Amino acid sequence: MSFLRNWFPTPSAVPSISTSPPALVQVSPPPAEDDQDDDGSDTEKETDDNPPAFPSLNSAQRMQVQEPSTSIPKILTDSQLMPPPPAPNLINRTIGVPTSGRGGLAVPPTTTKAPVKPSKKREKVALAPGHSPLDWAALKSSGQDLRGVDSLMRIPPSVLKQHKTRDDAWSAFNGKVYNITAYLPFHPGGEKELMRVAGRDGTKLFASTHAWVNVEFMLDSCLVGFLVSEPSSS
Ligand code: HEM
Repeated sequence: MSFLRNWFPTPSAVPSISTSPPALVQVSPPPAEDDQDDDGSDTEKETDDNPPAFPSLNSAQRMQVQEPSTSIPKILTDSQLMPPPPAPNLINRTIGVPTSGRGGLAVPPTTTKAPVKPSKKREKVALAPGHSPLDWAALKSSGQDLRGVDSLMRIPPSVLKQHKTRDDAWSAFNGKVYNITAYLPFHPGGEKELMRVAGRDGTKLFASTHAWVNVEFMLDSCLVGFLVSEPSSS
């Protein structure tokens, strides 16, 4: 029965309902346990059955009641947690480099030139079926005669000029003259573009269009000779 007594306040602590306003009942912590019974003896003490204090002695509720003004950490919003960064130190800025509206890490205006646009748009030409670069590779190594001549020749510009039609087109690249007739429908840039160099030296135009293309390899089986200067009339 002793444990029941602990749950009820003693008559002296009970306030008189009729006479005075209700007083705050101070819950005192249970007395500290005396560790004298460490030897394991079963001697029962009355205090052993004391219920634990509720709310616990150092609970948040208890703190709130006793010290409402003490700062219990409150949940902050994102903006409260991360205030905006401080304004950049304008003293450290380079004179002449604008900071407003662009941010401090903007590239200096002297290096921000607009890229130079190519003057002419490169046309993508749809090649006819069976005229892919792979098809050309197969044809040129097939052993088929693509030169149209029996042996390599010395070719002056006047002779080169005579081969400038779609059926018979020669062109010179880097001092070598090629019969480009068979290659015309295989050219990724189109027949029309390639015909611009028919009957003449196309080295310059070729280099300005696609210097990375290996013309020597692509047209090796179309070689007809070497470009030479015009023989003297005397
Ligand atoms: C017989 C010599 C030539 C050969 C072997 C040749 C070969 C090629 C090759 C392989 C390409 C594709 C390159 C690539 O996509 O990167 C190409 C594209 C092109 N070629 Fe030629 N070419 C020759 C002469 C010329 C000439 C004289 C012109 C005249 C302007 C020309 C104009 C073009 C153009 C405009 C393209 C672009 C096509 C594209 O972007 O898809 N080519 N040529």
